[in-house]
Amino acid sequence: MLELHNVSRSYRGIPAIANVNFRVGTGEIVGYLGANGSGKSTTVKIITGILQPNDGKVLFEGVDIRADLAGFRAKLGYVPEEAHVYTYLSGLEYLQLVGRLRGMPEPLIQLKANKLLRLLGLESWRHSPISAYSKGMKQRVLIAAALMHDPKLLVFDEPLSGLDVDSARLFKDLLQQLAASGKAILYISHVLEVVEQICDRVVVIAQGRILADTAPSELTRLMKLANLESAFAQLVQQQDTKVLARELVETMLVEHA
Ligand SMILES: Nc1ncnc2c1ncn2[C@@H]1O[C@H](COP(=O)(O)OP(=O)(O)OP(=O)(O)O)[C@@H](O)[C@H]1O
Repeated sequence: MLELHNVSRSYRGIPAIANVNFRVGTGEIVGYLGANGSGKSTTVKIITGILQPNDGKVLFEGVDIRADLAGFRAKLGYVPEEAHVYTYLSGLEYLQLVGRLRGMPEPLIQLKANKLLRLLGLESWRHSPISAYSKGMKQRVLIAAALMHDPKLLVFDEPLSGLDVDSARLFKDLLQQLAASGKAILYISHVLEVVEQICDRVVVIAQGRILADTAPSELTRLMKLANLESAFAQLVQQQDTKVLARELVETMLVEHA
């Protein structure tokens, strides 16, 4: 359904991602895993049409997304990591705005917006401004907004970051249900454990290049290979954090230069 073909992008001549290839099929949950600065956001911006690649292309249902970006976006549900929502709107008003921008009929907007807010535990907050919401509540509004227009492709950027344990469990179940209903799902994260639990396939990116595209069960085996070792060491962050933490405290404690 979604295919990236040799996608590359540089910033001022410095490559951020190079020759990125992967696909997300119907009913599939694909994890896109990489450490900070590995190129995940750059890839997401290209997939959502915010950024143009220097090379390569993104196809959706066989068609270059840039041939009809508005048409593609109508089939895309995107949940960004940061909630840059209009915080003076209430949750309900925000979903109404999203529905109208997507060209949905008004009765359908009212029905879906109210029902999604109720299912996500936001019913009593639906008339309060989003500025009063917690991070997790904002995240849930964004998830509701992405579901409003029944998109075929869903892109979640670090979706669990603001969610508490119960919401995170609900979100994981939701992903499975969405996949079962035929949606293609791309799940961006830097947390190996979560991606392993949820995804059918995991694409690993490090320093802008794809290192692995495999089933989660295969990852453990691949982790023993030399080229993946350092990438995973960064991801699981087991190795040098103690040393680094000690150095940070030591630096903090320095009294004289
Ligand atoms: N606007 C920009 N101008 C210059 N360099 C950039 C820009 N955006 C990203 N980069 C660089 O491109 C590389 C990839 O960055 P990107 O934000 O895609 O990584 P990421 O995996 O999303 O990181 P994070 O997990 O920290 O969000 C990094 O080296 C980053 O410094």
